Amino acid sequence: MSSTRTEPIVPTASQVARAPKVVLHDHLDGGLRPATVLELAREVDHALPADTAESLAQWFAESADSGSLERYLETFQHTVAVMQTAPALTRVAREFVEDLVADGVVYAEVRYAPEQHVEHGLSLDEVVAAVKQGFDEAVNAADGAIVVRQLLTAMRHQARSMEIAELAVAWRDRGVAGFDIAGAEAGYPPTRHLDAFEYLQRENGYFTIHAGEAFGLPSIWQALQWCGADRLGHGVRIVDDIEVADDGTVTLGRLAAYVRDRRVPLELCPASNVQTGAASSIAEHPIGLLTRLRFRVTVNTDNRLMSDTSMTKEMTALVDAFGYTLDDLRWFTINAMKSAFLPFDERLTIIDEVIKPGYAALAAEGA
Ligand SMILES: O=c1[nH]cnc2c1ncn2[C@@H]1O[C@H](CO)[C@@H](O)[C@H]1O
Ligand SMILES: [Zn+2]
Repeated sequence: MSSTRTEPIVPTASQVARAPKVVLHDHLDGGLRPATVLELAREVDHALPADTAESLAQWFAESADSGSLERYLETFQHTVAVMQTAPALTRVAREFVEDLVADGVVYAEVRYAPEQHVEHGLSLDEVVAAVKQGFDEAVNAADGAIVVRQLLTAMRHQARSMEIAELAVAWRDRGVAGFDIAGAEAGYPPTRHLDAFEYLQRENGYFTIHAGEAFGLPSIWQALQWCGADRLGHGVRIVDDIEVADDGTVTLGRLAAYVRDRRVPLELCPASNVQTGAASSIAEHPIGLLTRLRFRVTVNTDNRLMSDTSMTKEMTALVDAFGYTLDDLRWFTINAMKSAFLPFDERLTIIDEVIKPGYAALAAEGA
């Protein structure tokens, strides 16, 4: 797509696995190893719906595959319950990054809601510090193979967004790159948290907003035009503002045109969208149309445990469904890196020194 090469290469599964990948939308409490959930649950006497790693993995994937965002989110009670102490948070964070490295991810922004991890008495600062500890351990062990940042999420049905935004600013030079709101979308518009977003803007902070996932255009419009979001978490429903006529003519509504013209990054999460009913299959996922129209598309996992996915699986599924080439995957990856909440020079370094050479090496292998 962005290349001058003449021979398009449809990558093999092994090439997708080895390709450098960037993930901007990946929830910490949605990516635990099933075996770790079991072990941590035993320590705190939390009852789980299954008692082997395999059956638990299956329970998460099946329960999340519900056609509804609300039911998808119910499964998080079992991961959040075992992430209430500093050692547990550190372990989960460390393993999370180890799994990203094994998946070929070179840059990750990992989000979670600190306010959900204070049930056993941790302070918000202690939560962020414990997660940082785990990330640092895994990043150091990986010896430069990955860069990781935290995004602090506020739950949209709660009322702690201002506090969490302040927490994100307080930690911005210590591994926290930005802010987010998540949770059930219907009934909880982003403008409910306008004070937090306006505060972040005054602080020159960055934020993304879960919008246009379970709910349509009004949510995207509010996230961008009232709240000033830098990126859209999902944003997939922007297709509701795009008309494709029978003869193939495409007409963008004013909001869709704005999103494309302003290069607003879309944090698309195909597997998750199929589970929550935002898309009926990967092949029918709007990522095909949005990519064709050159929106600023990025590919993400959302929740590796609940959605039984990884960056390698997401990209492999896209290659299978749309015939995407190595150049297309490189385009998604560079789009994501350009959209990261990292200083410009650091983004460029990863693009020029890691992503481009990584894809060039794969291309040199041939088809
Ligand atoms: O796709 C999603 N849409 C909205 N909220 C989500 C999604 N995935 C996870 N969470 C919510 O974000 C919290 C913090 O990580 C999770 O506990 C879950 O409730
Ligand atoms: Zn999400």
